[in-house]
Amino acid sequence: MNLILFGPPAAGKGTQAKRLVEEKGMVQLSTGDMLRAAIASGSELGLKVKDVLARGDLVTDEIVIALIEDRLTEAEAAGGAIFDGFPRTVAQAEALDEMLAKRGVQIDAVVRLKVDDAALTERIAKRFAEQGRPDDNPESFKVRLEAYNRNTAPLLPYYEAQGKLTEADGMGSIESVAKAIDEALA
Ligand SMILES: Nc1ncnc2c1ncn2[C@@H]1O[C@H](COP(=O)(O)OP(=O)(O)O)[C@@H](O)[C@H]1O
Repeated sequence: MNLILFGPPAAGKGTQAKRLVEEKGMVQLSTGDMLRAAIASGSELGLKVKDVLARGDLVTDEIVIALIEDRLTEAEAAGGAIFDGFPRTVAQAEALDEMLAKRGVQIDAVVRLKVDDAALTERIAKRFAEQGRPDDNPESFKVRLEAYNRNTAPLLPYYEAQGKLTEADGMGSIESVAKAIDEALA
């Protein structure tokens, strides 16, 4: 089973992906986590993307597609992946479909977490105060929301056309969102 957790920045994708991993034994593939790990390690890739992330812009399709491709064998061995923060552009979605097709598998479901902009902004302000993640500052967050609306939201009709899109209310508690995801998947 290959699943995409879809939604705007700070929708709670990472939190829910981690729970699904614990329950179902799949692998979480978060391009955001991979990029932050590269930055933390000081690798060449990390140096290249550090400022892009801090601004809230998207890194190039080429970079994230390569990161995902590197992990697909591992995901296959675990019985599937939960994609979190990927794909974020139509080009990434097309590349993912192709990479999976080559392996004889596909995306089985796309769960969209619906959270309104006011709630997202509130969550991020809180997280910024608590954790100080550089791209959670108000200006960068605005850029991230714009990138979502411009580049990522067009994936909704892409997956709708494939008949794979389901929606879950992402506004409640972690437990209630988990329940909504399970219902969407059932
Ligand atoms: N698929 C992707 N394509 C382009 N950039 C990405 C992608 N995934 C992550 N990034 C970069 O990493 C940042 C953090 O991503 P992520 O951890 O998914 O954050 P969030 O969902 O909280 O916005 C993004 O703002 C972007 O700069």
